[in-house]
Amino acid sequence: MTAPVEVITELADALREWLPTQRWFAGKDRAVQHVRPVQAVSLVDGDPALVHAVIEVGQNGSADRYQLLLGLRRDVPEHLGHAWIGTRSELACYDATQDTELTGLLLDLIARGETLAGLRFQHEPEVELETALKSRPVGAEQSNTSLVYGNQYILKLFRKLVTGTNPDLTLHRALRAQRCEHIAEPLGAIEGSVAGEEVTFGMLQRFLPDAADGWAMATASVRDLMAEGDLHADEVGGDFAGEARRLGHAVAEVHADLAAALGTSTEGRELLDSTVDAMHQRLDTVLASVPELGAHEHRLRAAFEAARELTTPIAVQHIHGDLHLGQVLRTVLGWVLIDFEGEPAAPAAERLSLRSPLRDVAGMLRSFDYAAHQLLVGYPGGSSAEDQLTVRALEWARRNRDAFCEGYAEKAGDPREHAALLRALELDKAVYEVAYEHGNRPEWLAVPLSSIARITGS
Ligand SMILES: Nc1ncnc2c1ncn2[C@@H]1O[C@H](COP(=O)(O)OP(=O)(O)O)[C@@H](O)[C@H]1O
Ligand SMILES: O=P(O)(O)O[C@H]1O[C@H](CO)[C@@H](O[C@H]2O[C@H](CO)[C@@H](O)[C@H](O)[C@H]2O)[C@H](O)[C@H]1O
Repeated sequence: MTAPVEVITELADALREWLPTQRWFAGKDRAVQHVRPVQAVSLVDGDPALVHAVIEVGQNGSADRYQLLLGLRRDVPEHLGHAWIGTRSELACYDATQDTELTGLLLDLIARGETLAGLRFQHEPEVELETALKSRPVGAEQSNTSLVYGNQYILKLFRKLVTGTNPDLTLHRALRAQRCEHIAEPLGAIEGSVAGEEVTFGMLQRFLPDAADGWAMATASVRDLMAEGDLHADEVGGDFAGEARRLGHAVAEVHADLAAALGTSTEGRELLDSTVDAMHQRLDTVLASVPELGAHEHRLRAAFEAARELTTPIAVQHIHGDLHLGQVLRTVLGWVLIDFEGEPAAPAAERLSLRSPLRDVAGMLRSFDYAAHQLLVGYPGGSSAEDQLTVRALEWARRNRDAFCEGYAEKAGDPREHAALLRALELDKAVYEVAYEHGNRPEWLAVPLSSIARITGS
């Protein structure tokens, strides 16, 4: 086989076309100008062969690094047809995360704690892993690629790489040390370096086979309410408020465990000013690529400035950083929070900085709003305030947002006591979501845009 780096160089054009078709690719709003190999190593030689690669994707002056696992075969079996990327020198190249014949190796290497071709595969202390389990890709909406082994483990392969240890791994390890009940236990990792800097390539966790994801549960509840002509949320079978309250408990307990494990601090004027300045900066950036946001600029800036008036110091600590209903799983024992990676677009230093836990509360509040309103995207009556389904959506969101805050307040301070900061954080998150949807799911852009209009009254 030719050197793995050359495989990438020869396939650069095919990769340029393939990347934007992948759910995890974060740059769908800009043309891919170049794809270059940063590094590539062979993990398995032969047919099939397995290559681990880091590529640089150039778009509009930016250059992001992504992780790829590439399979190479002379003949690609039919069941891998959907994973095909391109063909070079009579060898078909495809996304190897879909190939169970190759992915079993990753778990086996973690179980044995081996280093291969510069990649460190390791299990957490005192963890013994079962090996030779077959993997299957998770078919979920996600920003990375996860593989489930048997019904025991889930391995997340980070796609867009950040420099330094990924916060997902750092925070999971800290919460494991605290014996936190609301996480899926971290069991291992794939780590290494890129251009001399430490990088996390993957994280292995206990798979929770009985878990239902919060987004699916919440949207099922919204559907139930919308199907009802006369009944209110508290009278409908699928009422979610009890779960929303328990979720408030879980989030408050995770915050307490993160604070106990990694410490807290109390910050004054300076942090508040830099928080508000960052909101304005984010808005500037998003306005440049999403002109539709312009109609709300004035009111957004006014809401951000209102947070500056806060006179009490802010308590800060490590937080989840991108909390929403898709990041919480309901098991038979209670709620579990997953994916502590923070916002995929934020720099690693920001994700690991100490911030107000109100940010996570704001993220959940946004998510209740999302769950209530996304079903109305494309629905003809969806924009009118009197429309029955819109009334139902508003009712559902209000009820569950309140229940979540009450639950949180039962275990920690009441987040609603800091209304101006909470509102600003919620709007800041909605601005982030505008950028996220624009880049990842343009058909959902209306969801955060309409929320901003509702919250600001514009
Ligand atoms: N420990 C787990 N047990 C069961 N399912 C899980 C577990 N961790 C993640 N999942 C499932 O995988 C999906 C993606 O996981 P997540 O960590 O959010 O990945 P991403 O960072 O790519 O968004 C989740 O929405 C959930 O459905
Ligand atoms: O879970 P990720 O780390 O990949 O987070 C990113 O993708 C999320 C969508 O999958 C996105 O969340 C937005 O959509 C959710 C519904 O799909 C909704 O519950 C969230 O409230 C909303 O923010 C998240 O913002 C993004 O970072």
